[in-house]
Amino acid sequence: MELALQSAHSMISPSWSVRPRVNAAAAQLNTHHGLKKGMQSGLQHARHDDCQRYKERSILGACCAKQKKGAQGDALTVVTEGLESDGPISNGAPHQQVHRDSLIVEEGKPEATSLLEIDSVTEEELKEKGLRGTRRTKLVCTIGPACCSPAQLEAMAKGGMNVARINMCHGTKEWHAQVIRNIRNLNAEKGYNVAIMMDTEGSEVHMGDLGGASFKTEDGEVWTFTVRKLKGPLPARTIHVNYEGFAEDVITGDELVVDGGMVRFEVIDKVGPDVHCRCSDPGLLLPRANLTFWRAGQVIREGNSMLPTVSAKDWIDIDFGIAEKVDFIAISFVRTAEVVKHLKSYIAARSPRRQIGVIAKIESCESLSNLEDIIIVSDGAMVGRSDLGAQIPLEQVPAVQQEVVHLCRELNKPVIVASQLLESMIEYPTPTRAEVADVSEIVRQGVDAMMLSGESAMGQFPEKALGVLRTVSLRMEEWCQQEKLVDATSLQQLANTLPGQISEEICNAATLMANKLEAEAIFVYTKGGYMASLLSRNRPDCLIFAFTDSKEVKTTLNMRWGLIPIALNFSEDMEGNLERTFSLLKMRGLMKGGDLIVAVSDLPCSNHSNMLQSIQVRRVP
Ligand SMILES: Nc1ncnc2c1ncn2[C@@H]1O[C@H](COP(=O)(O)OP(=O)(O)OP(=O)(O)O)[C@@H](O)[C@H]1O
Ligand SMILES: CC(=O)C(=O)O
Repeated sequence: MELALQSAHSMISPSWSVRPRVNAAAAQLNTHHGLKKGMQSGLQHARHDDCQRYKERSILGACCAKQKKGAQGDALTVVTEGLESDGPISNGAPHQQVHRDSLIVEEGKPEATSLLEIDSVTEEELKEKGLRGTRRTKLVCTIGPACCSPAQLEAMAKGGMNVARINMCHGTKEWHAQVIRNIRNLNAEKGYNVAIMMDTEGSEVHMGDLGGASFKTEDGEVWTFTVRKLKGPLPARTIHVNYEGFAEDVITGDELVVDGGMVRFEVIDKVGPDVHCRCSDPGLLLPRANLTFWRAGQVIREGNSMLPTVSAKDWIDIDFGIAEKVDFIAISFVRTAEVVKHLKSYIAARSPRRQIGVIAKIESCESLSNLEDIIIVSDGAMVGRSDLGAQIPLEQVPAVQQEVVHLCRELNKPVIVASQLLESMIEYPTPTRAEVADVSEIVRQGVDAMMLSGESAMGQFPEKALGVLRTVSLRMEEWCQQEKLVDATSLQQLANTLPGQISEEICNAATLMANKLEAEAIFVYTKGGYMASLLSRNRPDCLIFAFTDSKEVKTTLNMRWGLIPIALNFSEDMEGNLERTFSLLKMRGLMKGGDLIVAVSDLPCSNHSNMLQSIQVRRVP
């Protein structure tokens, strides 16, 4: 098999690179990161206008807060910044006020609820490990037969599962609905904050279900792959393929790769809808295993292009996800930005009051060609290494992974790295050293989340696998901090409107201040989560406590690196919010007097049409 892999890849001409950057600033940035640049082999295209957002602008120059020392290092400085709108700032220039910390009391305003809702597992971790020792990288677990009962799900939630993924390739709707109910019940009863991500099947070409059986193949055996819809048991060594164009697309000499290389066949003959293939790499054929077709060392890109990205089944599943109020929908085999936009407007029309994040799965050649466009319109991305590894040469997957992770961070989209993280733990209680090195590298790359697939869905040791992700993340994050491996100053400007730029500069400056002052945490008071996401993008040294009055936002922020989402009813009165937050966090044992925090907010101000944006540096009283 090793040999076959090498020969399949030896003829590859284009090396996959996903960056279509062309302008000088982008080139400068990319050089800075040591990333591969430039256009290659017609697989990329340039987008000058998008490069606008990459205007390099050092966040070092963005710090708008001037520090004034208060007595005994207490409240230092408050910088408030109005945005362009009516009144004194209508010329569009940001209006800045620097003044001493003062207590603003709004008379006659009912006291907001003192409830502060934080994921109970994170709360325990904060108490046990402290603000510095709490995990930043989020963990996604695929739910399957090995972890679907309420008790098993609870064990996973306690073990650090931030997002539960249900894969619509497997299981029935009733089964998925029950899993969703179980998770929601646990969240409500035990105070967990586990988000739910539904993953669509997509336009995967796959084998039939083999009647639920699996078959061992031998070297040189001839099998028939057919698009005929046969009734009853299939003849011996005959396999149904779900893609009707299959028999027309392949030619003699093509290679048929099962499950990314677990078994390989060579096409030797075609008779109408039947394709006869000789096994060249024997192995186990599993029900509904995916199929890719290779010619001269490259995947045949037309292989499934006749299949829609979102199939009829996917639309039914998406309706199910909307009805079940899932938090994210991951779309498999995304090829273009258009399909993401279409899905987002479909969801918005059917779920106008509740946002569902659309996660683009990057797992095909087409998704790499249109990568930047796809990520710009999506709410996040997933590097689906399993399918990706069946579509591009395996040795190119790590570089693509790193580029997708980096691009998502630049574009402020959460990114998940998925598949085969701890594959050996499906069977064994301990990972291989190579798997630990892979997971550590993913954490070092600054991914938002890592995902378990078979390890949690049908493995022997789902909790142990999750435990490995948790401990490896913690160790690597600690090391990155010690070694100062996260460079917050290298990110590019995202926004092209003044309000957006101000939010961004405030978050950049807050990160810089928190890092320099070695603050214990950054607080962000946010309605929709945008400023929280900008802070997370900067990967500060300290945790980010994101206070939001929306439970929905609280759950979706759970996918973001370093964010501790907390539901809190806050008011427009920043001072009041801070005072109340300090006392609630102290009461819960999560902060102590003297802790230094940097606070930012983007709260709307009802008496002005503008937002109140501010940075404060405070010591917990
Ligand atoms: N709901 C489920 N019911 C039964 N088995 C499941 C379920 N979800 C996952 N599995 C099992 O766990 C394995 C790994 O899960 P995973 O979601 O990664 O599937 P996959 O088939 O590799 O699909 P994808 O390419 O979308 O990741 C599956 O191949 C399947 O055997
Ligand atoms: C997760 C997934 O779909 C993949 O790795 O292909």
